[in-house]
Amino acid sequence: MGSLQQREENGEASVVTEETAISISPGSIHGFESLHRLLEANLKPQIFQEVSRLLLGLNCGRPLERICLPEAATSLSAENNFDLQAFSFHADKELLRQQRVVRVGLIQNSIALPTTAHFADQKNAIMQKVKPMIDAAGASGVNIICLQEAWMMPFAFCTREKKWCEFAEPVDGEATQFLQELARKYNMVIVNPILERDVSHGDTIWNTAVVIGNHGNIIGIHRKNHIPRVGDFNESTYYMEGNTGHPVFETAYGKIAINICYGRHHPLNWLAFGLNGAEIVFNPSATVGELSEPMWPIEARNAAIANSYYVGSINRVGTEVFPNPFTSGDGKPQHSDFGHFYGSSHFSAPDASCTPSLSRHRDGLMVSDMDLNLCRQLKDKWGFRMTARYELYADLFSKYLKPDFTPQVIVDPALQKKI
Ligand SMILES: NC(=O)NCCC(=O)O
Repeated sequence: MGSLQQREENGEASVVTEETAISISPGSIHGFESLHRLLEANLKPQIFQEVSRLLLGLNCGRPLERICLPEAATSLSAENNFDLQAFSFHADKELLRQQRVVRVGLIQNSIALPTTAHFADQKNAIMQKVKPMIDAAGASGVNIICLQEAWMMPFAFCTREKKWCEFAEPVDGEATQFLQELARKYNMVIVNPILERDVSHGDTIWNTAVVIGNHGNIIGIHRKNHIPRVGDFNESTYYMEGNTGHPVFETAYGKIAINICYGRHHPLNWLAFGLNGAEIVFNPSATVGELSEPMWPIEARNAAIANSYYVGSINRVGTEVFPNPFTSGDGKPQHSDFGHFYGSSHFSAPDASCTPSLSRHRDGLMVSDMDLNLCRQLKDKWGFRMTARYELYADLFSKYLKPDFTPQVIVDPALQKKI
């Protein structure tokens, strides 16, 4: 019998043994929804406070503030069993500029039906599952929300089977229309990451984020720049490298951009959105524990620091099982699931503070207020833009792109290398 542990279910803590907790909640961390909650339950309060300071940083010199959301939102979370957390990032008061506080949301979800169900039913069931979370965001006065990568389908790209292309839809297709109505209803900007079928260009498929304005209008699209070729992420079988550059969308609530999933491993991709003036960059993702979990809390936070903007990181949850087994090309046995999508959606701020993560195994809505003035305040403080030496890098890139490039390496003469 293992030691007694606190376990949280539907936001409530209960006491169970370590073994039963693990068996009850696959994907949990020893029965806890997140590392933060595990630490909170197991450390003495003053030790937990110090650990939190080191793990999450400080915002304007203080621990990040939790905020209360209206009862309409908390009851939707209880009724529909999704994790709901809310925080506030402050900036210092300025003499000449008003505060620019926006309320931003992130939604993570598992699929709703088995992958063997009719495709139309699968898509419809996911939309119905996500709706109460958007309603809760609407009830909380969220101004901008982003869903996870390809939220309207199972992440079937591991299979290499072409039938899953049927989930692709035009920019103004079913998912967009569904969200346009909610954008109008809640006066909310909605970032809608879909598998896109570009009908006017020979049915080309892209991995696209459609930015829907708060009047339900389509502001524009961004197509994923970097496509993974790692593990079971066989996405290059399905869609092409994006052709939309690094657009920043000026919305009613601030300048936003979208760095879709694997793009987060490319610091220059983050940089480009920053150079175009983004204040919030969303990273809608689909990634599994075995592959990327140690990288997850680091990369987005680093991007927020290096580029003086906020980052909203979103990952789907759950284990998706596919009808036919597939292999990963690594000599390991064939398998029918992708592994565990570990959720853990969170926000990072330019001052190096970040929120705790949403659940590792349940659907969730993360809400945060953020004063966008913090972006310029951090630029003034650290001067990363001013000290960047872009001309040095431009020079290196122009040389690197030429076929006759030779790396600038100065060899220690003592090595006595033979040429
Ligand atoms: N969807 C996607 O790009 N996943 C790649 C895996 C990762 O970047 O962690």
